[in-house]
Amino acid sequence: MNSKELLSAIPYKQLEGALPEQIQHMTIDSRDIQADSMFICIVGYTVDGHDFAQQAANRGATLIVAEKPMAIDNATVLIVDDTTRVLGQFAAKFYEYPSKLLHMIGITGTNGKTSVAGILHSLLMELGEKSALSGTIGFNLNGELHPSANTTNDALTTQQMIARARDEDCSHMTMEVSSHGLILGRLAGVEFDTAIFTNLTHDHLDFHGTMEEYGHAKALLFSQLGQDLANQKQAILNADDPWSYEIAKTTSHPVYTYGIHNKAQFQAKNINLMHTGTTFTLTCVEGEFSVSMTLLGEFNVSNALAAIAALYAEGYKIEEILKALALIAPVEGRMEQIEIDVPISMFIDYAHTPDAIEKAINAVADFKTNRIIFLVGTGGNRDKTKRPIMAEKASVADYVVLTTDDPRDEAYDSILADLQTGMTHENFVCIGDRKEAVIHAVQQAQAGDIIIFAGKGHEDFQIIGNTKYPHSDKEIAIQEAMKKFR
Ligand SMILES: CC(=O)N[C@H]1[C@@H](OP(=O)(O)OP(=O)(O)OC[C@H]2O[C@@H](n3ccc(=O)[nH]c3=O)[C@H](O)[C@@H]2O)O[C@H](CO)[C@@H](O)[C@@H]1O[C@H](C)C(=O)N[C@@H](C)C(=O)N[C@H](CCC(=O)O)C(=O)O
Ligand SMILES: Nc1ncnc2c1ncn2[C@@H]1O[C@H](COP(=O)(O)OP(=O)(O)OP(=O)(O)O)[C@@H](O)[C@H]1O
Repeated sequence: MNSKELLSAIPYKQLEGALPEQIQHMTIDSRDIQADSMFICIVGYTVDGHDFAQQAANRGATLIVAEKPMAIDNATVLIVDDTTRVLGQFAAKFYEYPSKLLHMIGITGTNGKTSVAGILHSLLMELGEKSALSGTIGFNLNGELHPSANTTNDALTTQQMIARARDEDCSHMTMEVSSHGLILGRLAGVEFDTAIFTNLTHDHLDFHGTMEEYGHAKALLFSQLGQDLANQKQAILNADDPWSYEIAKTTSHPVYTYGIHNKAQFQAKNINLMHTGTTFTLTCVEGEFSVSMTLLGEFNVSNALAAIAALYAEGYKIEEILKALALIAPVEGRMEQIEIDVPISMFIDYAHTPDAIEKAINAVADFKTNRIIFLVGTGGNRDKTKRPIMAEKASVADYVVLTTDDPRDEAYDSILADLQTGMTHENFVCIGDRKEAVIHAVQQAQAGDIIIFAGKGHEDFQIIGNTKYPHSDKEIAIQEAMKKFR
């Protein structure tokens, strides 16, 4: 792109040196320089990108975007007030505002983002659309999965993903929108058409400080729908969560509500939670419909309602949506049953917040015939205030295995000590090493028991210190169950 044109994306700047004619590549990582690269220095939590500016120039970057004057050999320096802020503006311009050409669906909330995004993506594919998805599980472009560092990636990666979806002729892109992503400006330049809110419960208070701040962060997605009512956009809100009423105030666009317990436009009743799937009656302005799906748990009824409301708001017929819903598979690692012929039932789940733990245990309560064994861990060096509440919620299970999730630099004993203060009964054990904990849970199980392995979901690694070690709850559980029962 012509660099003068690119620079027109930002109003106030100071240039030291001659502007290169073309910018062919844009990056925030000095290890990823190509010919005619623009390198944007980002002040990170770990290092300062400005320290890598000379390295980027040595590797061929011709334009360095920085927050302070710097003497850099062989490159021009563009000084701006805030590099993180201009990153989104440059990236959106460089990739020619790709989100305008797709139907963009953003999902935010403490729990359920991956589930709703996965359900929507699968429904869209069943409905014959070309669809892209980005979130915790990665970037899924028309069925092909690419890894990604964050639930909501930095502003440059975000624009790059949307541009790839546009170039592949996708009609839709569904994005999980984290509160970190909203606060840190990772969604700058993303024009959403549909914004969905799942719920707001205790998590990430190490970052947001209070629930109010956390709630305001989530609400940004809805205020960012803008004020242009000639542009058809919609907010999809959970009537069962009181925060929805605050969020509704942040947008002038039409609001569609969904719910189980409170009155909503898309309402589920007569819910039947089974081992093999779920049925319920959907009531909405089009009438009453019987719904059947393979997804498990009441929380997935709520997630499915959100997806149904979003597609209806976009113009799809209820009958078509429900036909597709009956066909889609559960989202990976979210109450995913391990398919193995043994006399116990085992589920892999991603619950790592108090509310999600409560919902995960409730999901199997209706069909339990014997004990529920619940294994749960929590991450090191992050929100510690949620730990005792997580254990308290886990206490609803008959036997609890307290362990770690990604311990990072924190000692097992420190994590376990916080967790166990919340237990309300004595039927539990603390085992810091997650592999040993999974083995223990299976060894404890008797015929008819249900085990839920919570907290790692789809993940195939564990972060201990700064290292990612291979780890799969599912593989360990299968191996152990085969040894014990066959
Ligand atoms: C705390 C945090 O948000 N960290 C994010 C941040 O990393 P960082 O600040 O440590 O980056 P850094 O290593 O200091 O690097 C700063 C700059 O120097 C550059 N650099 C660095 C080294 C080098 O040799 N050359 C170079 O140019 C880097 O490319 C970068 O531009 O920038 C990275 C790139 O964008 C992110 O991947 C990373 O997210 C980490 C993995 C993370 O765990 N983030 C969490 C807190 C997070 O954002 N979570 C949310 C919510 C998830 C949920 O709801 O559960 C999410 O959306 O993922
Ligand atoms: N609507 C919901 N309400 C409450 N709990 C839910 C809901 N949907 C899913 N859960 C529970 O939360 C866990 C995480 O679900 P999911 O991955 O969809 O949420 P998420 O918002 O993407 O989480 P994260 O941001 O941590 O990736 C699930 O494994 C399940 O136990």
